[in-house]
Amino acid sequence: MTTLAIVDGQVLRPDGTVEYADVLVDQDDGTILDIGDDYRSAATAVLEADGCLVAPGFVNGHTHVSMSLLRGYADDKPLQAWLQEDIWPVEAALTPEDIRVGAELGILEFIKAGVTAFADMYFEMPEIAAVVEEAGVRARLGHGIVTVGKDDDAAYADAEEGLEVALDLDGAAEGRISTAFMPHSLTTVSEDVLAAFVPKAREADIPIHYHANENREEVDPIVDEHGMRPLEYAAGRGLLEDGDFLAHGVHLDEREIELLAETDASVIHCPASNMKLASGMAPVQDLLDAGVTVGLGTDGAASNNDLSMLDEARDAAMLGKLAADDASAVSAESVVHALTAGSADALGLESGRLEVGAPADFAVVDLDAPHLTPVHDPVSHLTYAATASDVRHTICDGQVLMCDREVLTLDESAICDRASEQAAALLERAGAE
Ligand SMILES: CSC[C@H]1O[C@@H](n2cnc3c(O)ncnc32)[C@H](O)[C@@H]1O
Ligand SMILES: [Zn+2]
Repeated sequence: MTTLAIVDGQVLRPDGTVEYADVLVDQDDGTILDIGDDYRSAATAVLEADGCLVAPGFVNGHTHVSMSLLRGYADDKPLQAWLQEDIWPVEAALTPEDIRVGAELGILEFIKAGVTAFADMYFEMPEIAAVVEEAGVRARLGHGIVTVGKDDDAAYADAEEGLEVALDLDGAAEGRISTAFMPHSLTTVSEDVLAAFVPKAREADIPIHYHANENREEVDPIVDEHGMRPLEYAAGRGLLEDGDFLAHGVHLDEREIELLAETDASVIHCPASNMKLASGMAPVQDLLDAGVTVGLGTDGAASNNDLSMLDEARDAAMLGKLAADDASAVSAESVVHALTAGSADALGLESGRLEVGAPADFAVVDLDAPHLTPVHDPVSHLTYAATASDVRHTICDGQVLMCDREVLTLDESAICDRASEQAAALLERAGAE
């Protein structure tokens, strides 16, 4: 057996407590063998974690990783104008190569920031899957289906692609890739297409992921057209079941929160995107009080504008307090849970918890820095003070993806050079200024 010991760090346990311990990893099956005293001499390889917090790898519950090529391209607009005037025209010119290079850039940023797993909705999913495989991370992937503006043939073909991609890619990358059926949103995919394809996804036991209740302009048309709230509409179309997860959930009424709790569907909270697009403030504490599983996501880098889950953690705590008008709301502990086990549970992944038998996915955060001194409470630091560059090592499935801030599975400088060129060529091809 090949083993890895992560030694001399403080380990963050699932109950939020922290203890000095070594972690012993079985690199052959990618699980945690033990958490205990002094495994330095017993292991095949050693990773130093003195002065560090050994946390579960962060899980980005909702993103569009290849949108990293559009970072900073279009800012300071609300969702619908941003999508229709800026993003969708450029996305129409995307090539598979653009999507691959964007995924390389985004996943590089993930690894540098301690993210070991993510959920992605986009186009050309086999390109993204290939980068997941090469980079060594985990992902739940789905082709993003949009039917608005398409004739019936094109709409059904898009949904068919969504189903095929989910069936084909499930289990890829030695099991690190799982999939979902991903209609873009309740307003951009027709009722007919949902009626035809949701039962097929259920038959194949594939979970469903979509944007929902993101801003008022997205909620009002459903209320006007169907006379019900969006999540009542979703539940009526079979889109709200255990294992399903929706992005945003900003504008939810009491009945919708109850529906989420009753069905065990989860919400991925994306606070930075919600603030930047002025979409609103999600009722995160109300969701937690109702027992809804809440994870965190960055959304794409074009509405964020980075992919740091530690930034997301801080934003979630800050915005959660404002939304609840209560400084005790959305505590550091609940945010760290959402960042790790909450997102993992929402995505149906077993990671997110440091315990024996769990997947060996870690973010090792260096606490030896002025902005993290003194360390009264590592959970507080993870939520409020640590940043992506404090991540020292990233491990996924027992494999070291980044050691001492050097990414081992991807070529950082080559990817950054290629991404800059690819983004410039994309904008030129799209006729964008
Ligand atoms: C059909 S693939 C995914 C699709 O979603 C777009 N997108 C990016 N961010 C958001 C957001 O916050 N709400 C809704 N849609 C978003 C992305 O540009 C792709 O077109
Ligand atoms: Zn999104």
